[in-house]
Amino acid sequence: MKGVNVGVIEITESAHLESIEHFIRMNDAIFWVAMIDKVQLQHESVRDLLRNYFYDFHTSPPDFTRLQYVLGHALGMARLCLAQPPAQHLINTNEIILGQSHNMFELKQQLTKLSHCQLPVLITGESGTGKELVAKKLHALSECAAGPFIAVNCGALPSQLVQSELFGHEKGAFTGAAQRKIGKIEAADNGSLFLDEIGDLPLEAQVNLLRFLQEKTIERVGSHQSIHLNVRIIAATHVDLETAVKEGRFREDLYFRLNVIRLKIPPLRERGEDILLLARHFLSQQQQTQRLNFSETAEVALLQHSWPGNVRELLNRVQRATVMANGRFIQPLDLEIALAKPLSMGECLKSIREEAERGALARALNETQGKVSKVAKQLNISRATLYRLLDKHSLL
Ligand SMILES: Nc1ncnc2c1ncn2[C@@H]1O[C@H](COP(=O)(O)OP(=O)(O)OP(=O)(O)O)[C@@H](O)[C@H]1O
Repeated sequence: MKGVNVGVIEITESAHLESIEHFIRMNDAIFWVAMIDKVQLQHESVRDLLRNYFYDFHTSPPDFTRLQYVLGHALGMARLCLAQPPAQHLINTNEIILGQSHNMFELKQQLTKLSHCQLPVLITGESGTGKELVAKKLHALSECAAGPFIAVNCGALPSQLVQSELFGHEKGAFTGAAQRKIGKIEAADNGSLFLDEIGDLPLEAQVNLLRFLQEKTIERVGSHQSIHLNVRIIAATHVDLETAVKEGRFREDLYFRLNVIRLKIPPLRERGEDILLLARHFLSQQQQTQRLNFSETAEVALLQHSWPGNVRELLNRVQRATVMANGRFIQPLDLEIALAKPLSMGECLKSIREEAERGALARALNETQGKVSKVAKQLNISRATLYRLLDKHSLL
């Protein structure tokens, strides 16, 4: 099998342990077996290195029959690990939206309903919650999936160039316009235009965007020729557009045009155990073999953290932890998250899960005025499971 590797490293008395550790980290797709003198095993640092980085060890002088067995087993394990389905990032994770929480389940159901739909969509949600990911998914599900997906961050457009960036310009339209330029809207013809941070679009450009939404035509800056375009608009905002409308910073007519279908992306802290699902996914993306895992304490810390930066923050912390971790298990410190309160290990993750389960049940009961069939539907569980859970948490 291509890529399956097993190797032997001899750890001599004069070996520089940090260099070995570094070397193995650089070659973590290989299953390493150590060849070592028995005396060396007295050193805690050597034992630590073996525990954390080696599949097995063999004491010298070599017994070749035994060594052959050990290497055979290592090869078997390496094959087993590499026979796993390819890591998600090798497939193309761009449009994979992970999440099994009730909130995400609802969002995915809405997305399915929007397949083949060309209507404008307004995506709301805090920064880093996955708005662009959802926009890409909408594009992939739409009739214009074969066309381009063009993303524009309205907040990052230089104010003098907004019109030209969106609508394009003709040669000589203004000082510095040495060439004709196609704008983002035209570039998205027969595809989707994702207008991120739409609340930051200057009022003048809002007027022109509204005209485009009404008439489906644009005029490049410096030209009076109308160009007919077929572009699906997906806008996103992390600010409250209703307030912006009330304060006169956003045109009401444009707001209604964009807000035909609205999708709300829940913040990570409201997604329960999706946090662990995403964290494990990001961790597996970072390594060729499953060398690292989260310790129990790290998982508790992940669940307790309030995630102001949402999924992007989670991704960054996991990326950092894969570099900082010592040994096989990522600790809260590697994620730069402090445990809110020390918990008794073994029980802690379980109790956090129980607490989350009880909270979800209580919330759903409250929202549905105790209607069992509605609660079961909302939580996507059968009535039998619901009764069992209500009994378990003494909520009957
Ligand atoms: N449900 C999810 N499953 C897998 N990856 C996700 C999910 N949600 C977000 N991500 C990842 O988190 C990162 C941030 O997502 P994205 O850029 O879509 O957020 P955003 O809300 O558009 O951010 P901003 O508000 O800063 O524009 C991306 O790398 C994205 O792939």
